[in-house]
Amino acid sequence: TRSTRPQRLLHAVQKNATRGDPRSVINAIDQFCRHKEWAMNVGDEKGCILDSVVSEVNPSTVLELGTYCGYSTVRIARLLPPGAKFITLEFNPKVAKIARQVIAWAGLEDKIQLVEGASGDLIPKMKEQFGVETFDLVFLDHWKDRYLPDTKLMEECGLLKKGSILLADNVICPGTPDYLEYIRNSPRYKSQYFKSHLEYTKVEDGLEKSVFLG
Ligand SMILES: Cc1ncnc2c1ncn2[C@@H]1O[C@H](/C=C/CNC(=O)c2cc(-c3ccc(F)cc3)cc(O)c2O)C[C@H]1O
Ligand SMILES: [Mg+2]
Repeated sequence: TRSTRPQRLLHAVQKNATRGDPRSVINAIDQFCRHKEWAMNVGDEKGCILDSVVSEVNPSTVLELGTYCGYSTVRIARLLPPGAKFITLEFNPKVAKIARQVIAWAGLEDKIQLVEGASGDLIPKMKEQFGVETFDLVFLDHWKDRYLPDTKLMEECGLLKKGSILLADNVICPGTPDYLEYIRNSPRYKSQYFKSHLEYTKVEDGLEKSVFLG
C-alpha cells in the first residue's frame, strides 16, 4: 500500500535532518514541502511570525490545537524556557505517531506532551488531568470550524487569564470567518492581524493574534 504524506514527510526528516537539531528538522520539512510535496504545516514565512510571538510571550504554559506532523510543535518547543509546560493535541493516532517521531528526531520529546484525542473532549480535562491552571499561549491550527467552539470552551473552563495570547493560523485561507467575527468584536479580546501567505505559496493568508483581557 502507498505510504501516506505524513510518512513521506517523516522520511524526508530522517534523511535530511540532523538528530537533535531542531533547526535542521524545520529546514528539512520546509524543503520537502516547497520542492517535493506540499503539506499543511504553518511553514517558514508564517513560522517566523509564530517564532516572534513565542519569543515575545516567553510562555510558561502553551497549548497547541492540531499537532499534525509536529512542524509547529518543534518551532514552538525549541524557543521555550526550561521547565515550560507544552501540551499539543492530535486526534488522529496515525498522524500522532508520525509527529512523535519528528519531535524525537529534533530531540525535543522532553519538552512536549503530545496528547491523543479531540480538543473538545480534552480541554475540559486540562486542569484535573494535566495539572494546568491557565495557558499563556494557545496556537490554533486544527479544523477551522473548531477554533470558535474551542475558544469559548477554554473561556468556560477558566483556562485563559488576563494577558493570555491566542494565535490562530489560516484566518484567511482556508479561513475561519466565525472565529474572526467573534474575536474581533468581543470586548474581552484585543486582536491584531499579521498578513502573510499560505505556506509555500503566494496565496494570501495570515495569523490573528488576540490578547484575552479577562
Ligand atoms: C478537534 C481536533 N482535535 C484534535 N486534533 C485535531 C482536531 N481537528 C483537527 N485535528 C488534527 O489537526 C490536524 C488538522 C489540521 C487542519 N488544518 C487545515 O485544514 C489546514 C488547511 C490548509 C489548506 C489551505 C489551502 C488549501 F488549498 C488546502 C489546505 C492550510 C493549513 O495551514 C491548515 O492548517 C490534523 C488533525 O488530525
Ligand atoms: Mg494551518
